[in-house]
Amino acid sequence: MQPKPNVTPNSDSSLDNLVCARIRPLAEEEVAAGLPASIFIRSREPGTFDAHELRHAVRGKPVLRSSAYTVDRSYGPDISTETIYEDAVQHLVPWVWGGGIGTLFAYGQTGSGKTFTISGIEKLAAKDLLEGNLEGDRKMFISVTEFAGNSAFDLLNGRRAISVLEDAFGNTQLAGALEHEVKTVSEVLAHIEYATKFRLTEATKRNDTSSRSHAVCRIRIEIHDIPGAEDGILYLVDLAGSEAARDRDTHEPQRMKEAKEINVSLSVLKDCIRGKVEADVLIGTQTKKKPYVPFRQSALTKVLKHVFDPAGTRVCKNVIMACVNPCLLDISASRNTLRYAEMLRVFVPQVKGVKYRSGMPTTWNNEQLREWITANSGSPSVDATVLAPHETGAQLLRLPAPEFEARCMKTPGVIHEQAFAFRQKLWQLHVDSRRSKQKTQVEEDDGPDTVLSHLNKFDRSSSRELDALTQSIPFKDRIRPGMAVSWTPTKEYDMGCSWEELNIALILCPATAVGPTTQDTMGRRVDAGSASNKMADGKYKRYLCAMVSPAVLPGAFEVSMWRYVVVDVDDMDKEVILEYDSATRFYHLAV
Ligand SMILES: Nc1ncnc2c1ncn2[C@@H]1O[C@H](COP(=O)(O)OP(=O)(O)OP(=O)(O)O)[C@@H](O)[C@H]1O
Repeated sequence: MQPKPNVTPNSDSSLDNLVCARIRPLAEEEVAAGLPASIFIRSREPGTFDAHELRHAVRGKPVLRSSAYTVDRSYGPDISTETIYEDAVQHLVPWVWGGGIGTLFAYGQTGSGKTFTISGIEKLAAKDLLEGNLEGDRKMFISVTEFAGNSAFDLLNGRRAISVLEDAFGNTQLAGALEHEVKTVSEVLAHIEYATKFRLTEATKRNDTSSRSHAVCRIRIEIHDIPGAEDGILYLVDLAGSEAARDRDTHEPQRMKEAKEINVSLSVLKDCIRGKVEADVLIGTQTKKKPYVPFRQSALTKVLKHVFDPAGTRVCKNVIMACVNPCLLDISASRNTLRYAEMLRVFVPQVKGVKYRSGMPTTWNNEQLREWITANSGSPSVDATVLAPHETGAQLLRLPAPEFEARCMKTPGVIHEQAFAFRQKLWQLHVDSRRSKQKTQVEEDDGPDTVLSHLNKFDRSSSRELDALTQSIPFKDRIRPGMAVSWTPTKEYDMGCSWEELNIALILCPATAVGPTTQDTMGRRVDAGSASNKMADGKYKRYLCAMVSPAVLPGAFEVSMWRYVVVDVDDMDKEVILEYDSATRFYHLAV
């Protein structure tokens, strides 16, 4: 029989959301009881399964009903955890090491092999993270928590109850949960073993409820060699599953309530995974559609806020491992598992013949991207073969910031500030290219490839002169309102607020152009000394300027429009270009 036609011919499942399914071998007791397998793999990639079920007809003989399910990859009973790790999960390791967020979800009915799969993968990932050949100065921390209904427990602290709270900045905090620094693989394994034992002991005490809760192992990578880099996070999630058919008659009111809560949280999880992947897929397209991500609706998804928050700018990679027991007795639960897995697949609409546009990074292939990197990354220019060995423009935009900056800094002479500013420049171009179609429809050979070249004359977001020819004139001969300059503060203005020894001021007008009541930031009259404000050539000597100071975001600036300084032309060093980022509402230095 043919698989269900849920794959449209010209669409592909998102590579950032890999949906796999693993069939475990029949257990010894199942073989001894003469129970046959009822789920078989038809193809490995895409993974197609055939499920056969015996249905009792009202009259006559039982009939065999068959159905097919398709996921991205399938693994049979003879495939080892090592092979599955290498094939489907290992790519998350360098991703999180570089500052990305990666999540592995294992889902399936009781006894289908979730814990077996997750614990095997935890060991292999820990080995790669701590003993692999990954570069960089990083620290690794582990925490393991369990979620049952709306309660949360710390499995590394005697299963102590903890609270899921949201702080003033909207970040989810697990109040009371411990996080342990780990330096060796054996330390990681000891923590995991402790957590697993605790979960199992409690499970036995509470009438085998191990699969009635979700367990989340979080490995956080602190990045020390890139200033201001966000942490990489790897979540390994052992989800609560549906129960096996043979357990169904043991349902009591408490178990029914648990089952309901689990169904709700799994349904919310499905909507969150799909919503976030759809949102990520839409990056780079012109669509205004905003997928709904209901991550606040369950404790589990609230804790995984990093993964699902649609307002988050970080692209996340997910791997979903649906675990299946092939035994005929469990066919109903197995089919539910595979149906759920199918629903988690998100298809990327194929865009026909993307036309290259110089100001739109999402339309660049690798060659065009490399050319742009070489021409626009400042001095020395970033080695494009290291920054983008095979990525397209859209793929480079999705690279985690620390990984992007680390790759830039592999070019000798490129320091962090340049790498940071260069990434800002690429993103600024991307944001501007999306702002309106009109701005992107600029002919390729329409002047220099700057942000400004894609804006119309009334849409200024940069302090750069509109007329590129003026660049050849010394800046002191073309001082104008709105020009940003770096300057050396005189003693009276030395307030110790320089950024990397760079003081910036935004020119407003000649100091004599204001009335006698205007005072500078130190309380002095701005027009004092006005008599000497004109030089022999008629140019002004002193200008009223607005202070530009570092913002809370690293490398960003704020313009304090009403904090004046009076700057003498002799104290101005050079013109600097400030570009406004409407997303953060801060200014950045252009490369
Ligand atoms: N791929 C496999 N190869 C060999 N044995 C397996 C495999 N998968 C699972 N098992 C075995 O099947 C049994 C059940 O597996 P496991 O405990 O991982 O299931 P589970 O889905 O986590 O169950 P629960 O939700 O009840 O905790 C274990 O004894 C485990 O060793």
